[in-house]
Amino acid sequence: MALFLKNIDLSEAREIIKKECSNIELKIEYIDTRESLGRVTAEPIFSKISSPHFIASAMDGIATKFIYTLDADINRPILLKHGQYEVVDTGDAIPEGFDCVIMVEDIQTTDEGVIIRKPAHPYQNIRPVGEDIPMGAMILPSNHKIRAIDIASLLAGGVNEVPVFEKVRVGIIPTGDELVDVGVTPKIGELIDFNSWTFAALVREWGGEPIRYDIVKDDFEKIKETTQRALDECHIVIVNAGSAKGRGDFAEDILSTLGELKFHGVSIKPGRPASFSMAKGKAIFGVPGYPVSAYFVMENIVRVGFDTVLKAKSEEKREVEAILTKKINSSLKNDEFIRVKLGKVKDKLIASPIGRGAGVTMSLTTADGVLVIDKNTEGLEAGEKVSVKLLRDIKDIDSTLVCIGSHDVVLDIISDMMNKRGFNLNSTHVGSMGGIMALKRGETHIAPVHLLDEKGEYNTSYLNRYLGEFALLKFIKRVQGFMVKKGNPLNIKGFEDLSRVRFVNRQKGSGTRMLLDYHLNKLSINPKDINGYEREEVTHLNVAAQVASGSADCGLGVLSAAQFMGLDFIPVCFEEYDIAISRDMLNDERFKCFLEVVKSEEFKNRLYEIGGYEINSLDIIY
Ligand SMILES: Nc1nc2c(c(=O)[nH]1)N[C@H]1C(S)=C(S)[C@@H](COP(=O)(O)OP(=O)(O)OC[C@H]3O[C@@H](n4cnc5c(N)ncnc54)[C@H](O)[C@@H]3O)O[C@H]1N2
Ligand code: MOO
Repeated sequence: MALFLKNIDLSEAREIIKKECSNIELKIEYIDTRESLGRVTAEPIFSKISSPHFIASAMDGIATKFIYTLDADINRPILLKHGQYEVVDTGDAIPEGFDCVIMVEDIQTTDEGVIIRKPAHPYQNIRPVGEDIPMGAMILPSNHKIRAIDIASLLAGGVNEVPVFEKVRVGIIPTGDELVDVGVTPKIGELIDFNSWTFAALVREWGGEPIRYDIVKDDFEKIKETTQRALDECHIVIVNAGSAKGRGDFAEDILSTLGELKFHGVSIKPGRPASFSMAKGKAIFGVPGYPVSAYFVMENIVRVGFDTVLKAKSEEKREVEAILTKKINSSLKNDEFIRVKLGKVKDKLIASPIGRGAGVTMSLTTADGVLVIDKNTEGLEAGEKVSVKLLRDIKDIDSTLVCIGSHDVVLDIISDMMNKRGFNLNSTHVGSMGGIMALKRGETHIAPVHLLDEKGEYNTSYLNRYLGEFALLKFIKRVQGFMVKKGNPLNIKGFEDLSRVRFVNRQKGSGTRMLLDYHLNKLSINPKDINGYEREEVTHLNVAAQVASGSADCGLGVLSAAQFMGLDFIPVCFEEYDIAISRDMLNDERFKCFLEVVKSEEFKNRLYEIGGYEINSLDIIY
């Protein structure tokens, strides 16, 4: 087993990579200019012809000699006879002997010729040779990444072939006994290799050529063999997974056997076990297996090597300033990458941190940006200004309705339907009380809530107590019930039965938890008597997943989640799931779009298809 990890700073790791990778040479190739987008020039490129390469008219009109026009005046029009001028259009070559162009708007055509009322200047409305690009001028310098507009200048300058560096070839080796290929149904303990395809997509985004090798088992000799082949075929090789210290973790051994290990361990989180070595004049990176760790290592470490080899910078993500909604603790050991959702609330960009798990790929898919907590900082306070690297277009964020509160699958339907209308719904699931508090702090536009009070009434008493001023959309009624294994083998019928099974609960502050507590209280059942009362999941689907996997016998939740996971469902009651709204949003385009969606026939039909829902009055109460 490899000796573990002496962490170095990210900045030090980058410097080492830059120094080592600067010696990796790329061949020069000549390619068709029309196909050169994103490629990097290997030499300065000079024009072969002038553009335009003849004297051309800049306007539609007539070409003439300026001396014929000298005496023209508004009160003393002059007639230019046939032969003293010629009709030209924009871009036409100026006929021999003429030296100016008068626009068609400034002439009057008669049978004898044209009448003009103003003298012309020499070379007026004429484009001289090389006005755009003179022959021999430098169009692009070396190490320039060719953009769309550059292709115009190159072709106009007669450059039909450009010398560019060959694409940086990046070999990607997925390793692990548990991995199976895309398309194979994974058995228990198996996992689809998706990292390698994400790496390939990233390499393409950077402008490189990915070469993905077949999955290699956790076998030192086999990984070594594939890595050697990749070193012959590529400039950079990535050995994915096996970077920590488990059985079958060979990354460090491979990197040090085949080459000279430069580091193993960088003080970043996630991504700590990243490693780097040089072998046969090529770079090998050991990238951790956890998908989120892998992504950050690719973006912050491997990319530095890629850019150095390419001698050009791949596009940096834009940074924006935002206000942090929640306190985040962080250890002093590592720079920590925090995924956040962003939203524009009352002209302020608000950043809400989301899941920190290194295995939660969806946290990157749903994140709008990433902020970094420096290793010298213990954490960040709520309300602090932070700099966020965008993972999405800022325009998308401006058109996003921010929704924080209780989770329901109908939010996904609304999100999909709003997307089709050019808006987005960004929902974070923190339970009903969490939503109300976010609304109070001005961090969300809307908050879905379903809170039952002691009198058996929904929502309004809580909003009165915590918000004072609010608007509430009476949204839907949904059936809540027990989610149990198919056939209800433990015969669960009511709350009384919970004390004899393994239960899985929702988090404190969630409406479903309050519903449970309301009924337990009514029936004088002590929560302590329920095995699993303390076991918390944050969405209906997560609860259903626990029952489906067999790790719990029963959970309380909505019908749709039970159906989705193939579970049986024992209805308990209908509850009122409403939308609390910040009052200043009532006339906002984003909220109007939300209303349009929920009032549509399509939405009704989609709810009906899932089952277990009724649409409430859709009135907004104050
Ligand atoms: N005892 C310790 N265990 C771990 C430590 C530690 O310090 N001590 N470090 C943890 C950290 S931090 C990370 S990060 C991971 C690194 O894991 P490995 O690089 O060794 O990778 P594996 O253990 O093989 O896999 C981790 C995880 O990722 C999944 N995986 C792997 N390859 C792929 C792929 N191509 N596509 C999708 N998913 C993949 C794999 O199945 C595992 O679930 O180690 C911690 N452990
Ligand atoms: O470093 Mo690991 O990458 O924290 O999850």
